[in-house]
Amino acid sequence: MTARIIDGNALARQIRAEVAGRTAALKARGIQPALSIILVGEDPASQVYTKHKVNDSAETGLEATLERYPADMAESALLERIGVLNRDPAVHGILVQLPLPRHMDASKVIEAIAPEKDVDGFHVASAGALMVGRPGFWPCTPYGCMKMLESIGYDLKGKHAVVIGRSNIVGKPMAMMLLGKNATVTICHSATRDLKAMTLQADVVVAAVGKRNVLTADMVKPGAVVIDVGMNRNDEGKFCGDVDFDGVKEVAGWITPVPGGVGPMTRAMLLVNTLEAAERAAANRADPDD
Ligand SMILES: Nc1nc(=O)c2c([nH]1)NC[C@@H]1CN(c3ccc(C(=O)N[C@@H](CCC(=O)O)C(=O)O)cc3)C=[N+]21
Repeated sequence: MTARIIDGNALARQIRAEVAGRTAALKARGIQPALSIILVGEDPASQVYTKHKVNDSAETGLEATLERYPADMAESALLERIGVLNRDPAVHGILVQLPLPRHMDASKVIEAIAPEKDVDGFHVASAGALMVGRPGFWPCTPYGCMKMLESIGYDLKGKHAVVIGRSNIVGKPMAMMLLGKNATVTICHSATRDLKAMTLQADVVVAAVGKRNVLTADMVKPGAVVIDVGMNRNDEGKFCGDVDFDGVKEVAGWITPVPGGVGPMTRAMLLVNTLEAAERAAANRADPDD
């Protein structure tokens, strides 16, 4: 038996269509949802990614503005610019593309973003809100993974979910979201003694390390759901994930591909968060008699 594929491109397309509908409804009330993307420096991958985000936004009727600054921009100037965007009521979401140049403190920059505009969900206030189950913004990558599980009708209650990787932007928030759906969650990382013993028990595995072949067929319980967050290049320069897809697909029940899996979902959830930011701003400003 080979695993069924969770098609991230198809699901992302569906989500973008929903975003387009809700955006049209906001526009009909005179509100144009708007996202400001800040790119500092010339990193080629970042230039491609930010261009994608602008195009995705345009497709769904969101207004995305890309602001580009030189790599030697002073951190104080960036903080000042974020302050201006924070105070601008026409801007609903602010995204500072990472990585930032080395002379900048990324945490300090991200924490300068108003939490109600933190559509990346990277602010400590957003992390705290997720942890205690309060409204906020969920980081787009783990949020997209949850949507993929939802799309196959998967009930996480009582299931064992193993997350490989403990980053602040994927592993840790992923574990919190799975816990929120009543899964039993194990977080594995570089100091985990017997990774295979952990993953063999898992009903759901999320691989988010950033290294090829972290998960191979011998490590997967038959029928498990495998979500691949990795973004790597193989020896031929081809885009690949953390999971040995060809091997694991023969054991797993469901699997996400790379490319065409979590990546497009990450971008789709950014649109959802931006729209949500605009809807919340509209609700807060609405006349009580409205
Ligand atoms: N503030 C900030 N927020 C981010 O969300 C952020 C960031 N900085 N810095 C860089 C990473 C990377 N990232 C990707 C998202 C989607 C794809 C994606 O859609 N990948 C396609 C392939 C795209 C291609 O072919 O190049 C796929 O997996 O099918 C890739 C990369 C967001 N990031």
